[in-house]
Amino acid sequence: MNATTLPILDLARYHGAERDAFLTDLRHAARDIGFFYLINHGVDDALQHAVQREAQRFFALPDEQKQQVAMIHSPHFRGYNRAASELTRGQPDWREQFDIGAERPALLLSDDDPGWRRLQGPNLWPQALPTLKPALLNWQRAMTTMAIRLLRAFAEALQLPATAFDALYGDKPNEHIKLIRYPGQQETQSAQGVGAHKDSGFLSFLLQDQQKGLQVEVAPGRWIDAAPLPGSFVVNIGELLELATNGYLRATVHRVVSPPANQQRLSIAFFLGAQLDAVVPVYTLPPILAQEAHGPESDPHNPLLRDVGWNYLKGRLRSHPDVAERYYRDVLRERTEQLIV
Ligand SMILES: O=C(O)CCC(=O)C(=O)O
Ligand SMILES: [Fe+2]
Repeated sequence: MNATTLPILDLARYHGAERDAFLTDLRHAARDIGFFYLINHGVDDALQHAVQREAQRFFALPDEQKQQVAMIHSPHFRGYNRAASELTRGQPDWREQFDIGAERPALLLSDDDPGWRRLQGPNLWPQALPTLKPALLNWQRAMTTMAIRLLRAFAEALQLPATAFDALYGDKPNEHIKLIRYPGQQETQSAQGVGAHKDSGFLSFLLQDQQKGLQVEVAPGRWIDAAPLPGSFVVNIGELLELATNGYLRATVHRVVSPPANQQRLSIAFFLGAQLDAVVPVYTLPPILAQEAHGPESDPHNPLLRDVGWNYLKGRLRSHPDVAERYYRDVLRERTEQLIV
């Protein structure tokens, strides 16, 4: 891949005379880089700005108020983490973040329920900022609708029925939002905003501010900037689509470099995942595509699990060892080999 910038895809073309050309472009972008800018996505500008404003206000709260919604209070991995508390491949990420999931009640569980059922539950909301909850839940709805539209376009681009992936999310898609603030390098002990990683779900969407920092590995050891493009989302493919397409689509590695001293970067991520009780099959692609699918990449340090709940829980346990230790000690004891390598 010789690209120096990410391709730009226009979602409006999916619904008009250019539909077929759009699907071809989508397939190429997805296959070649696995990362692109999405424009004309239909998510309301005012709603985007409202969410960015709320995120800024959240991070500006005094630490004491952010600690009231700290993730350590949530067995569902929701809430606030200060910078350097999340690890990627064992190294601290210099970003503070607030995680929100689908707003659903916790399940009543018995001892033999699988551990991933503990992931469902309510979010934590800061009392000091009551406008945060409605803005984020509105955005979550809008994002889910748009993301499912794009996922259907992906199915069509692979010459599958548009609804091919619907059964994987059913009426309970995993709707994970992360508000993220990367402080400037005067406050960090390394330039790792977030270390090199793949995302685990179907599709990820990033709403960036004006500060660059996101980088994409387009070939082994070759990184390009995904500089902010106003009005766009940066979209990338997660491991679920890699598994489902037997590696025809790839989850691409990316990272964030911390901003220079005295700058900061705010980004808002939306991850669309499958419902937790789904198992990811390998979809039968038409022969012309199947011959280019060489199986999902296997990383001995991060085995991909077809059971969505276990795969998602694995990621959460690794990223947040303090929450794992508090609420999942039994799971860790029983399944160390599968979940923590
Ligand atoms: O903040 C960003 O631009 C990227 C964040 C990211 O890759 C992640 O949280 O998975
Ligand atoms: Fe990511």
